[in-house]
Amino acid sequence: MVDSDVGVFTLVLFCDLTLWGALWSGTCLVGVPCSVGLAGLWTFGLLRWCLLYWVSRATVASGRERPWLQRWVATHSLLSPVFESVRNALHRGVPVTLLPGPAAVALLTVSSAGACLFWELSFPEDRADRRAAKKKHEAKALLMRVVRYSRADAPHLAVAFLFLILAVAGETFVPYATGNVIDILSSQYEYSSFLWAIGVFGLFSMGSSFCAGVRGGMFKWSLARLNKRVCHMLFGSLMKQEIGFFEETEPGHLCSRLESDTNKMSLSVVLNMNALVRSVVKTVGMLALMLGISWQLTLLTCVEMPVLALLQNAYSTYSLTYSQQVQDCKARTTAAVAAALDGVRTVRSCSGEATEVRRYEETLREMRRIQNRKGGVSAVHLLLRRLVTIFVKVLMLIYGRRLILLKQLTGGKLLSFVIYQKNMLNNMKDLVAVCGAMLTSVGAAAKVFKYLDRKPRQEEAGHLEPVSLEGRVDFRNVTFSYPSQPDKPVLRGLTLTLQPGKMTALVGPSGAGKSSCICLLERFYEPQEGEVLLDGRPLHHYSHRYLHQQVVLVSQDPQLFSSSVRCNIAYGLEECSLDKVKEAAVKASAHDFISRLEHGYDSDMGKGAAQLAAGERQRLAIARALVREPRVIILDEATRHMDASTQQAVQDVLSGSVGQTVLVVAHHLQTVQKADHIVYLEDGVVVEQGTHAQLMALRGRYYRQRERLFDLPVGAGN
Ligand SMILES: Nc1ncnc2c1ncn2[C@@H]1O[C@H](COP(=O)(O)OP(=O)(O)OP(=O)(O)O)[C@@H](O)[C@H]1O
Repeated sequence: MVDSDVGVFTLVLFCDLTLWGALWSGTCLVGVPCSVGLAGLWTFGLLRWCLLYWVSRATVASGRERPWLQRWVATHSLLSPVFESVRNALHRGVPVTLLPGPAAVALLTVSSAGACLFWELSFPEDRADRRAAKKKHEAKALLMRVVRYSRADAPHLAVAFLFLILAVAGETFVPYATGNVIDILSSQYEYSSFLWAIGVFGLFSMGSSFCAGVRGGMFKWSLARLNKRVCHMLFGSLMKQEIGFFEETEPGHLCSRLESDTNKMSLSVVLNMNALVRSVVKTVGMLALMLGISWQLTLLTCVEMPVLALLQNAYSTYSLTYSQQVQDCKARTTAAVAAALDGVRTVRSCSGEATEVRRYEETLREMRRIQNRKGGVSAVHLLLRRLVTIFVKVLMLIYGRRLILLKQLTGGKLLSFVIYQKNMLNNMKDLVAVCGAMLTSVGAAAKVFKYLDRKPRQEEAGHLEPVSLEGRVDFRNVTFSYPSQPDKPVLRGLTLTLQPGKMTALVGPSGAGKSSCICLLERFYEPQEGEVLLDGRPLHHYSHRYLHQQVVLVSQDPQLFSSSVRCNIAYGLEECSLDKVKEAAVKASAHDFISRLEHGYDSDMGKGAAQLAAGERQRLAIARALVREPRVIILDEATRHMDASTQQAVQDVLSGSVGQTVLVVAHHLQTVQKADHIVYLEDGVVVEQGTHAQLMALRGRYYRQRERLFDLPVGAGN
C-alpha cells in the first residue's frame, strides 16, 4: 500500500506505461496492424480508464480520497481518443492509431499531467481539510448570492453576454485571417483571392470591435445598477442597527464597506463573469484553430502552460496577501483621516496637528512598505514568466521551421499559430487572474453581507400607535450597562416616574447615570433588567416612528444636517407645512435669527451648520422637537448655550406646554428649581427625590452637593 501523493501517481503511471510497453512491443514483434478506427480507440480508452481506476483504488492506502488522481486517470486515458476525434473532425480520413509511438506517448503523458497540474493549482482541492472545504462552500454560496442580486439585470446581462460571445468569436478568427492574407501574398498572388481575404479580415475585425463596444457598455450599465442596489440595501441595513453597533464599529470602516467593498462585490459578477466567459470562449475557439494548424505545436504549447500556471499560482498567493494588507492599511488611513477631520476643533484646541500628521505619515509609510514588497514579488514573477515564454517560443520556431520544410505547414499558418499561442497564454493568465479576483471579490461580498444580514441586537419595535397618549413614563427596577462595558452597570435597579404633564429634573454628580436614563428612554439601548414604560406599556411595543414623534430629545450639541433650515426642523417628518415649521421656530425663539439669514427658511446649513452659533443650533433643535408636538420632551442641557433671556423664554414655552411631560437634565439651579419633581441620582441609583423645597428641607445629598451641582457660591439657593 502506498500513501504519498507522488508515490501513488508514480505507481499508476508505471502500470500504464508497462501496459503500453507490453502492447506496443507485442504489435511491433507480431506486426498486428494498429489502425482501429475511432470506435476501437474509444473502447480501448474506456477499458484503460477502468483498469487504471481499479489500480489507483486497489494499491493505495484506504481511507484517503484522492479526487485529483481520479481526474488525472480519466484525462490520461481519454486524451488520446479525444485528440484523435478532434483531428478526425478537422481532417477527414486521417488514420487512427490504437497505440501511439514512444514520442507521442511521452507528449500525451506530459500533457495530461500538465493539464491536471494546471487545474489543481488553479482550483485547489480541499485536501480533507474540513475548514477549507467549508470556506470553499461558503465562497460558492456567496458568489451565488451575488449572482441572485443580479437577477434584476438579467436582460441587460443576456444581451451583454451575447455580444461578448460574438466579439470573442470574431476576435479569435482575426489571426487566422491574417495568416491567410500572408500566405496569399507569399504564394502566387491573385487579386480576387487577396481582396476576399482582406474583406474577411476586415469584416471580422470591425464586427468584433462593434460587438465589444456594445458588450462593454451593457456590462458597465449592469454594474452601475447592481452597485446602486447593493449600496442602497447596505445603507438601509446600517441605519437599522442599534446605537451600540456604531460605538463598536468605526465610521471609516463602514464607509469603506459602502464605497469600496460594494463596488468590488458588484465587479465579481459583472466584470469577472465577463472575463471568465470571454476567456473560456476564446480558449476553446483558439484551441480548435491551433489543433487545425498543427497538433504537434499545440502539444508543445500545452507543456508551457502548467509551468506558467505554477508561477502564476505562486504569485497570486503572494499578491492576494499583499492586496489584503493594502486594503486593511487603507481602511486604517481613512479612519485616521476621518477622525482628525471630524474632530478638527479638538485637534486645534489641543494643538494636536503634529500628532495627527505623524499618525497619518505612519500609515502612509506602512502602505509604502507593503507596496514595495508587492512590487518586488511582481518583478521576480515577470522575469521568470518571460524566461519560460522565450524558451518555449524558440523551441516552437525551430520545430515550426522543420514542419515548413516537411511541407506540413505554411509561413502564414506559423504566424497565425504564434499569435494564437501568445493569446492563449494571456488567456490562461486571465483565467487564473479571474479566479483569484473572484475569490477577492467574494471576500468583499462576505464583508458586505455580514452587515447586510446583521440583525439589530435590540427588541424589534412593535406596532402600537394609540391616538392619545397621557405621557407617563416609568423606569421600573432598571439595571443597565453599556455593550462596550457589560460588566460595569451604570444604572442599578433604578425606579422612577415622570408624571404626565409635569417637569421632572434629573440631577446628580457627573457619571451618575442621567444621560444613560435618557438613552434608555430614547431606546438607544435596552436595559438588561427591568423595563421602561410609556403609559404602562414597554417602549418596544410602540412603533419606531410613533415613539420618536411622541418622545423627543434635545441634546446639548444637536446634530444638524447639510440641508435647508426648513428641512432640518421638519427632519424625519413625511409631511410638514411651512406654517407649522414657522410656528415651532417662533416658540423656540429661532424665528428671528432664521429670518435674518439670506434665504430665510430655505438657507442651506452646510456641514454641521458651522455658521450658526451654539445657542442658535440649540434653538433650531428645540424647534425640531416642538414641531412634532410630542407628549414627552427630554432636554439634556438643551438651553446651556443660550443667553439668559432666550433661555427663560424657551423654558417658559417648554414648561408651559399643555399636558407635556418634560424631563430635564440641567446644571442651572433656576431650571431645576422650576421642576415639579427633582430626582437625585448617584452611582446609578435614586438617592433622593421631591421638590426643590422638600430636598432643601431634607438637608441631604441634594442640599450638600448643590454648590458642586449648580456651580453656586456656598449659601446660594437656599
Ligand atoms: N457609550 C458609553 N459606553 C460606555 N460607557 C459609557 C457610555 N456613556 C457613558 N458611559 C459611562 O456610564 C456612566 C454614566 O454616564 P452618564 O453619561 O449616564 O452620566 P451623567 O450622569 O449623564 O454624567 P454627566 O453629567 O457628566 O453627563 C459613566 O461612568 C460613563 O463613563
